[in-house]
Amino acid sequence: MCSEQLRVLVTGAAGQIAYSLLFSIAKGDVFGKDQPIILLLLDITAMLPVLEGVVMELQDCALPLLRDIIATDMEEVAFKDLDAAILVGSMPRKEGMERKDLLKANVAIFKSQGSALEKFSKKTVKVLVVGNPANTNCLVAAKSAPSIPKANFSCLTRLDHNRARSQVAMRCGVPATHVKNVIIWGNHSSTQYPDVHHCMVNMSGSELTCFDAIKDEAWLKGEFIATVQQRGAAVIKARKLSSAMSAAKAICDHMRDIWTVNYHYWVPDDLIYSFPVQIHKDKSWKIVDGLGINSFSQTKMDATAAELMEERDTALAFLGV
Ligand SMILES: NC(=O)C1=CN([C@@H]2O[C@H](COP(=O)(O)OP(=O)(O)OC[C@H]3O[C@@H](n4cnc5c(N)ncnc54)[C@H](O)[C@@H]3O)[C@@H](O)[C@H]2O)C=CC1
Ligand SMILES: O=C([O-])CC(=O)C(=O)O
Repeated sequence: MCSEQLRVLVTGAAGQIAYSLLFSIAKGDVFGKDQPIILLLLDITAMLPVLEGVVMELQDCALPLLRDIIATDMEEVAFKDLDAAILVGSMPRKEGMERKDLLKANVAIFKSQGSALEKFSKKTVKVLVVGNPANTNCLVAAKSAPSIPKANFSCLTRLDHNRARSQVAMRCGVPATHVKNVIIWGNHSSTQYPDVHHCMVNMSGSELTCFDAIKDEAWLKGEFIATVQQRGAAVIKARKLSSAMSAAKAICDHMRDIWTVNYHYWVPDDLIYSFPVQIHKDKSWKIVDGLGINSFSQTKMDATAAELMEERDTALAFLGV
């Protein structure tokens, strides 16, 4: 049994993603089956009565690793001495909106919470930004916490990764675990580029390139990309609510991989852009470089970077910096 308890914050803890997420974290799916944790749960004041119900349910799960639950509407309480921060709390989009339409409503939250990380959390805290637009909110949080290394900040594009992997797997008739090295470049938005040029598929024991396994280049370069780019919108259209169960699963995959040193996302100088990376045993990480990029990929990678630069400039203008 690990002796030190980890202090783990989830914001937006009374919301729908948190409702799917908290049980997985509390039962050890993310930080390890022998790692005791203290959950810190932040939401706005008006949601405290709902949050109290979530706390009661967590207590009623009688989980051995969950040593304490601190539910609050105060940043100075929620961000104190954190080891990990999962920043979900913010407004979700509705049908017909792009995620960047949420900038005005959400970006101030991440400035305030970045400052709270700076003031109250451990300098080693690992921060995962989920609230949309996730890349730009993450950039704002990182800028607001200058004494915490930028490499400790990442945003959630793992859901896009999981979606892409699953689309390929379904097309090939294999489990998702038989599909590897799918890459999501850029923004968690409809300009993101799901790239299968380095993807391998295990078909009946043989490793094939994704293009050889699927044998339909037009699908891979057209419908596949559009499906992954538009998947969040398709779920909203169907459910009238944005993805929550799959978002929670992706958060667990992302944070667990950071914790167990398998995978990470790169933070370039002044953008939060999704890249493939390798993580080393000492928790340092390195971009996977030397990948061949053809002109099809380059055009798509440039388009999503251009959108991120525009979002960054809009966000900073909203914040008056
Ligand atoms: N990056 C990704 O892959 C994904 C991101 N999202 C985003 O995650 C966010 C949350 O989604 P849901 O849980 O479905 O929304 P929700 O509306 O069900 O829950 C959000 C919660 O955040 C709380 N909140 C608002 N402002 C807050 C603040 N300043 N501090 C703490 N809590 C605050 C709300 O009171 C609410 O309880 C949205 O921005 C959504 O677009 C959703 C799915 C995937
Ligand atoms: O689409 C949305 O607004 C929610 C989200 O980020 C996703 O499902 O990928």
